[in-house]
Amino acid sequence: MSRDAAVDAAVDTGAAVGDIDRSSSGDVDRSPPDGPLVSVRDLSVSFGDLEAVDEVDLAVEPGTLVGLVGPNGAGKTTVLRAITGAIEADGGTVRLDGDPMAGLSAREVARRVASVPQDTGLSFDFPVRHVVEMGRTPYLGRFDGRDAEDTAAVEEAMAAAGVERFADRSITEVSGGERQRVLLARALAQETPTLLLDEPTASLDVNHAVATMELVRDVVDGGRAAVAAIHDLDMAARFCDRIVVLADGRVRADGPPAEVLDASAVAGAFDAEAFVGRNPATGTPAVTAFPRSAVDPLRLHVVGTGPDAARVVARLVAAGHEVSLGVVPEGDAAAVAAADADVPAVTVPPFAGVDAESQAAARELAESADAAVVVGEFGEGHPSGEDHPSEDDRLRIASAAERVVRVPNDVDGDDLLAAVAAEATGATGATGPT
Ligand SMILES: Nc1ncnc2c1ncn2[C@@H]1O[C@H](COP(=O)(O)OP(=O)(O)OP(=O)(O)O)[C@@H](O)[C@H]1O
Repeated sequence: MSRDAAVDAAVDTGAAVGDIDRSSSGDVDRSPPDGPLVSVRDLSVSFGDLEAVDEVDLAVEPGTLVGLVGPNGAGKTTVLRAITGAIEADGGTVRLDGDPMAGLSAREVARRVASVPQDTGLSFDFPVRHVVEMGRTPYLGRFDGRDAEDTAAVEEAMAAAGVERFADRSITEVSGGERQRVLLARALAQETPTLLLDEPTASLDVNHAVATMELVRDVVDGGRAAVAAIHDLDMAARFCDRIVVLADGRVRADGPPAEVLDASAVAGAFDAEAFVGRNPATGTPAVTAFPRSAVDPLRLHVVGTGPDAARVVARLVAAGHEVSLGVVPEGDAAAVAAADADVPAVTVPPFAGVDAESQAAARELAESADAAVVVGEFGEGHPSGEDHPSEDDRLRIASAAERVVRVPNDVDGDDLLAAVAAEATGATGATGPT
């Protein structure tokens, strides 16, 4: 079902709450509901004259982890806070399990969504265990004490978030990252169908950041849903089913990471240049951002191999140039970068040398370019093993272009762009030794 269809289904049909039984004992039967667990329609929130969130639509199905990404001030936290009712919307509707939030009591909302806020605001001298126990509050009657079920939920949540070790310490005496995990434990203890997380890994070391995302992933794979505001785009791509890109309070893109996290979407939302490659370990999109360089786009043919040529390809693509590459051996770092960025490349089998046909193909690409960018220095001392195009081959290919820009292997990104831009205007394009 498309996002719009899902939102429509929830909003227009008043989609079923599902079969989540909320008895006063706090039992939660999590058979999957029919519609989205969260559906936000036309949500607008203003602070004075500032429109922080502008007509945002968002539907979150059971079993789905949605990453909310966008630059500082995009409205991510505001959307999350509107979903919990912590701030009042100026317009639009929020439904939780199909029911308009406006008709739900605070307790009912707290049984449907739990949040892990960015700003912890915990300054009381409570033991960690006590903070986690607060997650059970929505299930307690006025005079009820905690029962075995509450205790089990708290113990389970503390174990899952890895906070048992310091359960008896005061919340004021744990580190920022530990405190973040305590808040995650509190949210897990709340046993809601939906989790909202605002920068859940911001203060965590790499090990705990991955462990936290894996934990959220497990919770979601068990049939719940989560929305997480995340700055780390690679982490978002790795763990989320869907990415929603917010900028200036509006949804700019919504879809699977591989579709949404392309260079132009990232560039548009973050006002930066971006190269989107592939994380070799996870196969998910890996985003590298650069500051905007404001260069006029050119057609460029890169001649070079290895990580240095890969870097040159990435930087030129991110700057908006239309790039081609070759000849390179298949599997070479530059060939991989080119494939990730849909850059046409002439490749030859490793160790095969450059045959006449590939050389002609590369010359054709160079001929159609404004300039050939040759990575690495010609001349004595330049390594040219049998698996690389020889210096003669490289020269022959580059000379098909009207202009040649030579850049050293270790060229700085800004120098590279300056050299390329200078060449395009007819000035000398050589950087470094010639
Ligand atoms: N209580 C408030 N009063 C006034 N303005 C606010 C308030 N809360 C947020 N804003 C403003 O609303 C806009 C959206 O803020 P929000 O915190 O939702 O952004 P964000 O995407 O979460 O940003 P970040 O990535 O920096 O956490 C910002 O311009 C922010 O300054």
